[in-house]
Amino acid sequence: MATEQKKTLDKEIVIQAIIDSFKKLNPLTMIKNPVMFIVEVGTFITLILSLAPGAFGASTVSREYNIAVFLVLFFTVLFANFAEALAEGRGKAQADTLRKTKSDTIAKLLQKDGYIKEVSSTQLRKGDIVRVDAGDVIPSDGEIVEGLASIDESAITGESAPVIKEAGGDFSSVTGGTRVVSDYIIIKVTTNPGESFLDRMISLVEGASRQKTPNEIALTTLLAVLTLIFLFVIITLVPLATYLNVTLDIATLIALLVCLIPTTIGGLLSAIGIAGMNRVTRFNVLAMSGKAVEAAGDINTMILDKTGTITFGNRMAAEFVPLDGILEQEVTFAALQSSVRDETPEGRSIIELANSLGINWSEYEYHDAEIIEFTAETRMSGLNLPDGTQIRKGAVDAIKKFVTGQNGSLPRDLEDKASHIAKAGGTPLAVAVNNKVFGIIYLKDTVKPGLKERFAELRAMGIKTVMCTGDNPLTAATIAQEAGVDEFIAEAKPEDKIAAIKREQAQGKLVAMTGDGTNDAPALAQADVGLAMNSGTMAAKEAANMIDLDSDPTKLLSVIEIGKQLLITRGALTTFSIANDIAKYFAIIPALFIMALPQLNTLNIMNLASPQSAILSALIFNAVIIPLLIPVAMKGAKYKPMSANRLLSRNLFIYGLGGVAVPFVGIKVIDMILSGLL
Ligand SMILES: Nc1ncnc2c1ncn2[C@@H]1O[C@H](COP(=O)(O)OP(=O)(O)OP(=O)(O)O)[C@@H](O)[C@H]1O
Ligand SMILES: [K+]
Ligand SMILES: [Mg+2]
Repeated sequence: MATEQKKTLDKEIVIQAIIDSFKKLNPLTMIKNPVMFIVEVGTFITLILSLAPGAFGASTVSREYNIAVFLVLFFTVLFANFAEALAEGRGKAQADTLRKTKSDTIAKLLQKDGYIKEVSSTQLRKGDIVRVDAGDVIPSDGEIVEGLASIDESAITGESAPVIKEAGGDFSSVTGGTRVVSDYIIIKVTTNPGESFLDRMISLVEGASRQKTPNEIALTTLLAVLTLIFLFVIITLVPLATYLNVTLDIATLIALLVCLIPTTIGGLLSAIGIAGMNRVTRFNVLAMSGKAVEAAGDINTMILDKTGTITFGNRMAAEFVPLDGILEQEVTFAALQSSVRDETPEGRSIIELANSLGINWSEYEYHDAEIIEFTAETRMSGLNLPDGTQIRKGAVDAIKKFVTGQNGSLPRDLEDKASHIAKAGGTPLAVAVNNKVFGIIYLKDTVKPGLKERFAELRAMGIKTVMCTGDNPLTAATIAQEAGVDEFIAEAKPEDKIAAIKREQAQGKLVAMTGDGTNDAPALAQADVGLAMNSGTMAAKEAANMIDLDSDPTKLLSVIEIGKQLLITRGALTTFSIANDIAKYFAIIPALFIMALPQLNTLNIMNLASPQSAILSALIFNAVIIPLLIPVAMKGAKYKPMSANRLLSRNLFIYGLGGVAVPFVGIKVIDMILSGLL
């Protein structure tokens, strides 16, 4: 059933691509591809010659020959257009599926007076507050400001298991077009109509916003220069031929030119780029630019944050550990007090644990307390009571500074008890009341499965992995060991993450960063490849140049492979295209001059039937090689993890040698068929 559906889809894509190949004949479109534009100009001239053979002066060739050259040239252009249209078609089909999820929905807009007004989702603006109940489609991208709900994101991720999203922390962003399955949430709209995540995703997969990468521009320029050189060579042939008393016919000169200019790579170049982007999307990764995908192919260092990227990130309070001389109830109460207004998931898990231990309290008692919100800079949170009591929880070293800053002393067992938790991979949060440390909160998190194997693969490719975390060195060491990263940096503030990236970049390395938190956003922007987890915050997703819809940090490995494959495919087909010329020289040059210079017959090693059939055979080969190589352009050249140098020499060998040999065989076979037919 599924394959049946795919087949009809493929058929539709092919039919559409054929139609688009003709639409792309528009010279204004063609001029963006200088190589194929020259072929189109040649097609036009030979069309005139087919209608009026004497249009540009006396001619020695038959009308049929002119028509044959015209037809082959016309198909050469169509084949190149078809390659590009086919690559675009796959993306368009994906975009259509996405568009279906983008129907207008009714939004429950919360007004200033507290009443709900129903409006169309297209009327929502940045900053609007909306209520979304179970069963409702989320009307716009937003940040949850209140509540917790399970959300079905299958419309964008294809993953059917609902995910939990909640206010505060790193899991607070929601995407328009997804559906709330249980509970309700209040969201603050973060995008205006037309700029949403889904809109961007549609225009990305459709290729509407596709821009040529710097590499592509460089190659296009190189190909254009080569084309100019060959044009010049062909023009200088004319006086030479006159001197030798040979008449070179215009159709033949055009055929020769088209055979020599790099039409194979010129025709397939943009298809290679588009297909590479499509492959990335098929892995459920949204790449904002082709440049990012290409950069991924050359990555040397990968930096990952810990919580939410290497671990699941649902750090939950598991235990309250009192220090010597403190009652368990005392730590529990202080931990609870420090968290009454802490909206982070960590904070709320502390309240839950305290409640489950039967602590009696009322939120009302804290309404005039001063809230100290958690920040990645201070790594602490808590509150100041009206009587001046300061209650804090946070990273152990941060609390130590807080306490010693008020002339407090550090209990002896603090270090031991904290490191016990850290060595188990947990995060210890110390709790202090004024200048006295009461105890430790044990936050538990789990490492995502399967990371070790994939990091080992990265190592085999020569890519270094570095975990960069705000957590303490002991916890970091345990998690780094468990996940199998090469290095780690602990107690990193947001600017330390950027510094780590800049350090690598200063050594000439290309750096990829994966992260999910608001504190990761600057680093994601600094990295050459920034991959944000879809589970993460809007800030992270906006700063990144790629988003993994499955929130799997090792997905970068697949993107790296696709990037490498893209670069290899482009290089391989360029080599092949240029190597092809050798055989064409041997096919065409003797054919041109044989009449005047019989000595050249020794060059006619291909022993082709007649000069005209030799030229047509070379031209036909030049045309059909484009569709024959479409599968390579779409799927990418074979890639095996090995060093870049070995890979390069291997490909030069295969595609260089193949590029020299294949056309000798191909042209000979076409010549035999042609002379048989005529
Ligand atoms: N709600 C909170 N209140 C007080 N301290 C906290 C809170 N949440 C985290 N911390 C402490 O602050 C440290 C830094 O947290 P932050 O979220 O910046 O980094 P992280 O998420 O642990 O690291 P990563 O960069 O790997 O995601 C944590 O390791 C923890 O010790
Ligand atoms: K060519
Ligand atoms: Mg984080």
